Amino acid sequence: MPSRDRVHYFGAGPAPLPTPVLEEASKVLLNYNDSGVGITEISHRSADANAILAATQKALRQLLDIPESDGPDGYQILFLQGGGSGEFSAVVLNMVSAWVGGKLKEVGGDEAKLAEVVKNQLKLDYFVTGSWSLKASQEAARLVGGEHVNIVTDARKHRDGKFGVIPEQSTWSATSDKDSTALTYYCDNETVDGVEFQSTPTGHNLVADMSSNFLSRPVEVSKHAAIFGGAQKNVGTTGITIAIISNRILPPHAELAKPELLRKLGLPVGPVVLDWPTIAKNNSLYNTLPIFDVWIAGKVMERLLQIHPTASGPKIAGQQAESDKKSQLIYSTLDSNSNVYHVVPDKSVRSRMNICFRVKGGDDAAEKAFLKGAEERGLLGLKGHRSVGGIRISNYNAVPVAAAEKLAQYLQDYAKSA
Ligand SMILES: O=C(O)C(=O)[C@H](O)COP(=O)(O)O
Ligand SMILES: N[C@@H](CCC(=O)O)C(=O)O
Repeated sequence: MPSRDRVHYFGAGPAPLPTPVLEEASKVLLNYNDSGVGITEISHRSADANAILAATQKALRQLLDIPESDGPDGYQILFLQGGGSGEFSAVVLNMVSAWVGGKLKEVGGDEAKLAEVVKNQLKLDYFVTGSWSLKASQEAARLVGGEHVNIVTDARKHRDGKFGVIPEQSTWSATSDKDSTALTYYCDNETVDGVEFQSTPTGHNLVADMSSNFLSRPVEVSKHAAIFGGAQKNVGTTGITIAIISNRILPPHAELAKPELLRKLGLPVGPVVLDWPTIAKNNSLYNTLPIFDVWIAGKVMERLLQIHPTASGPKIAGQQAESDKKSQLIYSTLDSNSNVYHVVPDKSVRSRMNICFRVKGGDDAAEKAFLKGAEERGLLGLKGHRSVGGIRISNYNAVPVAAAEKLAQYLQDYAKSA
């Protein structure tokens, strides 16, 4: 059995974590802070757990420059459960509830008028640029009805029925009335299809799924109503989802619709554990929080702050430079062997995190041989997502530059021998 330092793992999520963090984790699992009690055994309401929570929030604020204030321009950092998919639902439940609460005020509390407004105006805008945003849009339609979901763009329609491009802005069809738009949703990086937004799209009440490129580059936080990401790629262990929520959609700055009103309007009332105002009010401790997962995320973030001591601007910029360097090396190796490799997404939207390509036009035997040869060199986790096949190199933060170099060398050697 190979030891950890003999292999390089490129899995898409769960994904590699920095070895020093895991080494420290193995110690705190047995004995946290010299207390004689392991970290998974302590109460999530203890002073130790609260300190872990606060340190992780602080590190994240520093990395992404997240505005901290109780005013409307501030953002809350929440730790949730239910994964990225849980937030597909939470986004709809919370944003619709905030929108309806706002409209109730506008109609002076007249519920009959409000019912008309909901029926005729409520729209949820979705960019469908890959399989995750597709799933999110389907969840929205399941919860509020397809008549309220507007697809701003469906990238498949611009590329022979397959994902791999982000269509030109001139082709987007956002809801024309921004007052009708309860949310505009996009997935910043599509893991399965290897597509990444190159800049923040425009849209009213912007919500982003950053599960798979969280903490890999600076983010224009203040353009968003909400940002979320499952931890299990760049940030930590599976079990928590991090959400950055604007105070503008939380009490006291927003009055969310009450469950009784939503029921009358035929709109869904979500489970309390997905209710952002409840989680925010309780500083993520409404119910038992897996504090070990928060600890891991905190350590990963503190390490990023240490290894990339950026002098000015967002502290995550150093990590962006490293991600760029690794992904450029791999893409340039693929491009210079285009007789063997074919990168799946369009050049204009290539993901720095998930590099999806085919070997010899998707020839099954060639792709199997490629994977076998990689495994023999200790290069693991390279199989594409089961829904699309092919090869996928996931280039998350904990993949060292040396691993990317070793992989690039293998790409070269395989191409020569193929
Ligand atoms: O974006 C991805 O890639 C993901 O794997 C999803 O965020 C995973 O969603 P969950 O499995 O965490 O619900
Ligand atoms: N995020 C992983 C796994 C997701 C899944 O298969 O459910 C991927 O894109 O490969």
